[in-house]
Amino acid sequence: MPSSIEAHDLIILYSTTDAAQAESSYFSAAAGVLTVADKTISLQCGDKIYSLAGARSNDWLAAFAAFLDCNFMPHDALVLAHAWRTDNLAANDAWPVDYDSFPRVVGLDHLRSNTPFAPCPWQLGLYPVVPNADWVERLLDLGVTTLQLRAKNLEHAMLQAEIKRAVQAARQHNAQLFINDHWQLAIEANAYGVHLGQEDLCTANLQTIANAGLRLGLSTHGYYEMLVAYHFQPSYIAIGAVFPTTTKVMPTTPQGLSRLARYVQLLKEKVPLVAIGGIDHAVLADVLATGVGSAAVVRAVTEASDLREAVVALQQGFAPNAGLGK
Ligand SMILES: Cc1ncc(COP(=O)(O)OP(=O)(O)O)c(N)n1
Ligand SMILES: Cc1nc(C(=O)O)sc1CCOP(=O)(O)O
Ligand SMILES: [Mg+2]
Repeated sequence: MPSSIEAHDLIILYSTTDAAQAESSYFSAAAGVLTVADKTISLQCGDKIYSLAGARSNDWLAAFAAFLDCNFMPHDALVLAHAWRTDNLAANDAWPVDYDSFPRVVGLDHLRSNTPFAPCPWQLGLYPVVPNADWVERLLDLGVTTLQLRAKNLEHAMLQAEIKRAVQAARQHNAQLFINDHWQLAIEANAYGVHLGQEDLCTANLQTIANAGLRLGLSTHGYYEMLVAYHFQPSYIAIGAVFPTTTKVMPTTPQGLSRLARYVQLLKEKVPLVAIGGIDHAVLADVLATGVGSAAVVRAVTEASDLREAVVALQQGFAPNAGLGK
């Protein structure tokens, strides 16, 4: 056992017996405590515990150090280390992208819905995320077919009315409207779908959402969250923030395009994917070049000086050849 612990230390305990004997001060003083057992590895960082199960290579610990060195958060570096196979070194690109080599997140089964979520299209295209029903109506009039109502800080009756109005408008335009956060109101209004964050997964009733026939979109911000999200078999998975954003305070640093491309390689055959965060017309082609089927945008529409022009340009970004030869 170490004699002194620094805030950046990661402590590794082999076997749960070591863990039981470890002083509780380890868990508060160190950046993280990794408990390695035969079939599982748990990482405790502050009050969060990340538990993974599955096969791993003998050199997983060296891989863990290497992925930490690439600036992944410890729980994401641990997922990659778990997925690392020594044989990868023989490949052109050694990066783990084979889903079958990735570990399973332990302890999620009781939250999962037994009924599958209704599917949504693989390519959702342009996906504006907007704060109220007025914005929803404005964008529907411009021909947007996938959008999200992300209304924050409204009291219950107002929120209920906004959701109802937005859902009715979307239905009249045959468009796909997701409601952020408020899954009960979304069910009540019979919305096309619901978008939830990772922290909502413990409180939302996924079975009720699936039984009601609503689609489910889930946010992710790295490998661990992607494994969690995919476990629930949602209708799509959103990956963010690709670039810096001022729309909300993000707890994680931006992913960037190379990480996005690798996330897409991992999941693109499995579930529709949406990129979000700092996306505008200037970067849209680079984002789509990763193979992601959809880009969600806030400021690129809500802060556009000419909304119609901005929407047309973004739509064109998804179908650059549409209309040629007409
Ligand atoms: C398409 C899409 N992706 C991610 C988010 C973020 O959702 P969430 O994590 O629930 O955070 P808030 O939007 O509630 O701040 C999203 N809304 N849409
Ligand atoms: C609402 C939201 N969720 C994100 C995530 O990464 O989960 S990023 C984001 C804001 C995106 O806004 P803009 O397009 O203005 O950068
Ligand atoms: Mg939310």
